[in-house]
Amino acid sequence: MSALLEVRHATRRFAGLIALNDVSLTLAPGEILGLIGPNGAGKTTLINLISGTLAASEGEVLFQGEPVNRLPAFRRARLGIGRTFQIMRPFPGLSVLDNVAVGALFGRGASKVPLTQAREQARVWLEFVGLGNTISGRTDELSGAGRRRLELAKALAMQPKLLLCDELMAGLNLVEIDQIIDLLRQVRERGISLLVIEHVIKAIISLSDRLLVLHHGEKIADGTPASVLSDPIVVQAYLGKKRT
Ligand SMILES: Nc1ncnc2c1ncn2[C@@H]1O[C@H](COP(=O)(O)OP(=O)(O)OP(=O)(O)O)[C@@H](O)[C@H]1O
Repeated sequence: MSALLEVRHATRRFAGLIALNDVSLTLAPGEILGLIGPNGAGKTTLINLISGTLAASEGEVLFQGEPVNRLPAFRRARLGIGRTFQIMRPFPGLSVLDNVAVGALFGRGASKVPLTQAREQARVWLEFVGLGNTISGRTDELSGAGRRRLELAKALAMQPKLLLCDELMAGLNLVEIDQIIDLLRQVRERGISLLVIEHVIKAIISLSDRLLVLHHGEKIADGTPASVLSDPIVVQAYLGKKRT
């Protein structure tokens, strides 16, 4: 089966710093790929290159076999590349419902979605993530875990084929982490492929079909969780210091 996403030899420089160096990957339809590595390894930069938030200095991103390098982020979102952000910025003046409706207005095939329909879709996704009873509330009334779920609902309302998740579980307790894992599994069951950045190693192992490890901007491993976690290079670069 051909890849849903392919990154070919992606490099990103910031002035003198090489944040990402010649990284390639593929992601198959329906797959969950975990992206791990120490702080500053280049994980968010890689997601930014895929979503179009940042341009690659070199290399190519293909989605459904088509190059998307030249497309701005909103065009990539309309093709079906959705994402969550590590630093969440809900729209403070809007209700929880309308924060998610914004996702529906700007997502895949979204140019003609009327507001009433966007709100209806938002309601469905808020129910899905377990925030159905908060829809008329304000986002600053949500708990930390609630804000993560809101971030997930906003991204899902864009009807992505590929969802890029940037540390959705950061700062959550073990019960909340298990709930997010369960939600992400349900997302995959709905036919959405996932690329997930996560520092919580136990969570990413149990969720991912495959793991890709970045270190100093370079890919140092890519394979099944078992093979990657027993790789001496990965143990030395990351797990030896970081395992939780
Ligand atoms: N806009 C930017 N300008 C300059 N340097 C940047 C920029 N964005 C990222 N960097 C640098 O690129 C490197 C990779 O950062 P990135 O955020 O991709 O790492 P990360 O693996 O996501 O880290 P973390 O786990 O801490 O979120 C870091 O050294 C970072 O300081």
